[in-house]
Amino acid sequence: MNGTMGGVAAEPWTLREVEAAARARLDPVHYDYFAGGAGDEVTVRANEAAFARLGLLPRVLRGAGPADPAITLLGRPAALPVVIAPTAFHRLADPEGERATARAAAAAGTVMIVSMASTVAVEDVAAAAPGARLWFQLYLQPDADFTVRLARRAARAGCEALVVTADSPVFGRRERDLRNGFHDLPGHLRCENLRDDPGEGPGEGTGGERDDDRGGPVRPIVMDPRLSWADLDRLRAATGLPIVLKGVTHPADARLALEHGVAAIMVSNHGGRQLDTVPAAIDLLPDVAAATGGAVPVLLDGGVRRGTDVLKALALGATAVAVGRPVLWGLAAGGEAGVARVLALLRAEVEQALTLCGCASPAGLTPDLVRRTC
Ligand SMILES: Cc1cc2nc3c(=O)[nH]c(=O)nc-3n(C[C@H](O)[C@H](O)[C@H](O)COP(=O)(O)O)c2cc1C
Ligand SMILES: O=C(O)C(=O)c1ccccc1
Repeated sequence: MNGTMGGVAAEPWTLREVEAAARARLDPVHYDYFAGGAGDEVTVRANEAAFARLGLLPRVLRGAGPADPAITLLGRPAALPVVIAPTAFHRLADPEGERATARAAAAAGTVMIVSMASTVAVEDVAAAAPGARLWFQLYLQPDADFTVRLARRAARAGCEALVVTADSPVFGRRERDLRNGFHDLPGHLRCENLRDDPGEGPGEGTGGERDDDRGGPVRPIVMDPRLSWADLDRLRAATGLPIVLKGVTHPADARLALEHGVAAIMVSNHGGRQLDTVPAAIDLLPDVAAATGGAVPVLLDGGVRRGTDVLKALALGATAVAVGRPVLWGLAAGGEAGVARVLALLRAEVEQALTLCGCASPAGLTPDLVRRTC
């Protein structure tokens, strides 16, 4: 992303500017799919607005020295406390799709959570970005054997953890998509992880457009309201990978998650795309953090757009945050370089805010540094 993006603006200096550049380049139907949420989008707006209602109280003269935002996540280092949330369909934003996202994540030293609904097969994402830390997100499928096969496929591809999304017993009602008639991927794109019998090796096309077809029929992603903790237990027993439970909002579910052996919890309302009027993720975090009592790392996503948002979440008990839409905006605005720009802006903002708060590292962030302002 050098100089101009889509001839619209010079190098963006905020995530908001990256979104504007992305919007100028995207098909409006795809922009709406990425930006939109369920119902009246109360939760979409609340996620960002709630961060704005919280203030940071800097401590002074602590002699903390320069800040390093690095953290440890599931036993391994990450260069910053911001990971990439799983989002579907990256090839709607850029022809390289999830490959580009993974390369930017690897270069920034952070984790990418690859969506089950990625438009590049998880093996090809891993191959495109050697050294990337990848976790794999999935929805438990009613065909439990398929779920296990998919989890093993992700493990073989090098994914370190399974992120099980629990907030989707049914697909959210996204009225922008209904109005736009957006139901399916365009003909040249597929959910490449949903093939029952993927061919061996990366599927490189011969024509101008890269063809990711690995062969085999593509299954639909099924969201099933009959799934329960017992299904999570079965997946955990069948795979050696740590399980991150995504979509926890109620503290009682955080306690149950611990009883069911999860390795981490993600506080998330799915970016406001599932149940509308769920409170803002940052407002749900303190009770979930209290319920887990530090037994496992707690991650948070929803509305993180500034380094100061990251600090607020960490101060209130998160080990790391995840960003969803900002990564899609970076991808649409400038491919790999656009995602790199988003991560670099967040990194610089986190470093600056840590230093201004008198903290040398995320470990110095405590709840007393956050004050509700209205
Ligand atoms: C376009 C789009 C697609 C998404 N796809 C998935 C997905 O496949 N799996 C999943 O668990 N969450 C998915 N999410 C939710 C994100 O992981 C995340 O919870 C949310 O985007 C965080 O909010 P933010 O966009 O405000 O950062 C998606 C979100 C968006 C915007
Ligand atoms: O759009 C989403 O939020 C999402 O989670 C999803 C799930 C399955 C397929 C595509 C997207």
